[in-house]
Amino acid sequence: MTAPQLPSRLETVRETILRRNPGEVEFHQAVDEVLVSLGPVLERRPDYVDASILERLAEPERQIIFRVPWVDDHGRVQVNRGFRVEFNSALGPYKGGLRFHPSVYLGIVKFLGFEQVFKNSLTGLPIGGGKGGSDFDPKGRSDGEVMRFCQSFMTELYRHIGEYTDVPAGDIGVGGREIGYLFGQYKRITNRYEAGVLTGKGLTWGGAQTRTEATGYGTVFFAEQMLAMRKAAFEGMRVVVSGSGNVAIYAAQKVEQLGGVVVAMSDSGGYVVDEDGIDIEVMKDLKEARRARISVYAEGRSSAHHVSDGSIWDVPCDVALPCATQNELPLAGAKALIRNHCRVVAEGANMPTTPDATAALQEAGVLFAPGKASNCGGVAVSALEMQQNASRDSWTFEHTEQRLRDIMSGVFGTCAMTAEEYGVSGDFVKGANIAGFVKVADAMLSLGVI
Ligand SMILES: NC(=O)C1=CN([C@@H]2O[C@H](COP(=O)(O)OP(=O)(O)OC[C@H]3O[C@@H](n4cnc5c(N)ncnc54)[C@H](O)[C@@H]3O)[C@@H](O)[C@H]2O)C=CC1
Ligand SMILES: O=C(O)CCC(=O)C(=O)O
Repeated sequence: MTAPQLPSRLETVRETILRRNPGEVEFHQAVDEVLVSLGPVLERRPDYVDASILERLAEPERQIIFRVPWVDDHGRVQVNRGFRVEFNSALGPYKGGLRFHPSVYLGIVKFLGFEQVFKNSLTGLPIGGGKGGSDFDPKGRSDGEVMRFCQSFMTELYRHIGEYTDVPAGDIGVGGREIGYLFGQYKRITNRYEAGVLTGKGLTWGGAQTRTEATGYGTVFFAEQMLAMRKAAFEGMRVVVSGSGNVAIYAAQKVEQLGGVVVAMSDSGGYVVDEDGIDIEVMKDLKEARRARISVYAEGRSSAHHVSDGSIWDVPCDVALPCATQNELPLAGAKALIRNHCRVVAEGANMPTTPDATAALQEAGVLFAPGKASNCGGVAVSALEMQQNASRDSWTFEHTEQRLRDIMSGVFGTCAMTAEEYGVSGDFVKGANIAGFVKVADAMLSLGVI
């Protein structure tokens, strides 16, 4: 990846970050993506420079790494590594998900934690940023194995978290099942029903309506506002959604509810195209209940086919929603989208678009929303879950979805207005980075050098 052109004071900050965090390429990428937006802000606000706000922001407040031993179904002892990076608590308790995936190492957790600080700031809710996870791979593991892993993971993590300290949730490989096992162990160790310590809980034991749907729905609400800028709507649009996990499934469901047609979805083994529109209920059952590969979707379905190698971005669409994983939309994918006259790209995943692909899309006039703005609906509803837990309350689906809609509308407005204020109208990347940064920076200034 080529280094971005930065003003000299930002280049110095960047060099220090690279030197201090060697080999953490995803973290470097996430930092670069923010730094390129901040030159004009530092011109206006030399007090941020004097207080070394950027240097402090890029250094996590605390990084916890721990051993996670557990026993598999064959009686063998397995050892994984656990992480929790408590990145920034200027705006509230650390908040952000846990990722269980074999690729997880400190650089991934730090990229996600860094992004989370800006994202959580954009929601307008009182939450700081953190992220965690493990290199544990839940794929192919039995329920019993997943439970024993989660119990061991929480046996260390519990001492670092709390409803006023640090509130984890799900991310890749961590859904309702895992949150259940984690919460069960927390409750057992602490002897407290401290519901606000985790979000994404089940609806009968402290969870919030709409949290499962929130990231995907929120991404679509954001994209809906982008389409409106072009005097368009989802009705009749062809939409490609990458991934088929939590974010992807509910993004696809909301697109369908708004009259759009989801023509392709993917998993790590390839993608399916269904010209009649993906049947979301079938996909949900396949992925959430049967935990099967996406190729199964196309079996015996004449309107659909599976492609095991190739790029989902070659499927012509009006709107693209990358909802799987980081760097899944490279320059070649962006060029294919541009060639096929795609109008809007909104990220449901974290950092799915490479920097060169983002630049190409923006230069071609495709409206582009970065994940820290368009996927913040998940963490926003997590904050609403914390609010309900604190007041021992439980809201309806309709009420919570309306709050989500309002929050996404607010985030869209904040990004659009900030971009305009800085002379880059329509640039949601700069709008999101600047607005997210300024709020955290101001809070850090107020709190003194800590
Ligand atoms: N769950 C949440 O509330 C939030 C998740 N995110 C981000 O959204 C993305 C997806 O997360 P979840 O849906 O929660 O995870 P998940 O574990 O439910 O689903 C991940 C999906 O991505 C697919 N996938 C993984 N690697 C792939 C690849 N190389 N190509 C195509 N598909 C691939 C998997 O097969 C799976 O369908 C991640 O980037 C995550 O950080 C962002 C905000 C909130
Ligand atoms: O709901 C949360 O706290 C976590 C969501 C998350 O991990 C994310 O926004 O990337």
